[in-house]
Amino acid sequence: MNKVNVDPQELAKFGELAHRWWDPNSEFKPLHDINPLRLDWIDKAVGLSGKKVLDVGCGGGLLSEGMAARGAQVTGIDLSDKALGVARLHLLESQLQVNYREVAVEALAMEQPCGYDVVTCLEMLEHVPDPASVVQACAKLVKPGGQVFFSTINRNPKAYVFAIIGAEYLLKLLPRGTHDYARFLRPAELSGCCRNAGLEVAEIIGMSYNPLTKTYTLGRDTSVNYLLRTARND
Ligand SMILES: C[S@@+](CC[C@H](N)C(=O)[O-])C[C@H]1O[C@@H](n2cnc3c(N)ncnc32)[C@H](O)[C@@H]1O
Repeated sequence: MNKVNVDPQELAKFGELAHRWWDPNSEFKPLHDINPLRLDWIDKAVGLSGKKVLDVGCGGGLLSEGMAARGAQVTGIDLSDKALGVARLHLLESQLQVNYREVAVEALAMEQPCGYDVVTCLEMLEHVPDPASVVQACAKLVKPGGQVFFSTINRNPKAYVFAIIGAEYLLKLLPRGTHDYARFLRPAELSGCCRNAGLEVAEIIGMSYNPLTKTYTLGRDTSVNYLLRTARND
């Protein structure tokens, strides 16, 4: 790869808000709300305790800390220095251990091939110019047989209405401009990227928001938000 696979405007967006990352009533409320669900799902699949885990696009560290609290040895990487600053500061409060690094996933894949039992890359692919390159790097970083988890947003009219009009304009769950529809990925497209990278898709699960109960659930509906569980098949 000749240039870093990053959109500086995306990093700036997250950097500006980073100081509110751990406020459960801030712009990051949706991430706080979905964190227990995704943590349980990942833990059930891999048994996090004792595992060496890489969290790609870790931001302020919600998932990284959650996995560390369950006994994983976690490295979190991101390219937003502000988000990483907040993540490091929060460790003082939580007393957990996470190794945070500002490094591109593609560069880390050259440095530590097959370095991790588990790789997570959640709510990040829709913010990068070349998601396939991130998937390739994640596949290189996991050990043969190890599992890689992705989550992102589907691309179809319903996803546009729910994830952009609904979440950003009507319910105001997220700041306007958080998401760019063109960067949403259909499950078939992401599955194709995974297969090209040597990752076998083991499970695709949907995540839905109920505006009446204001709760998220995991289930069969992958039409808006969804998660993918894959395993390196060599
Ligand atoms: C919506 S946040 C998700 C944070 C975390 N993964 C979670 O789900 O709680 C997206 C994160 O991706 C990061 N990001 C965007 N482009 C990136 C890139 N090219 N490399 C690494 N991180 C990136 C942002 O800085 C931000 O922290």
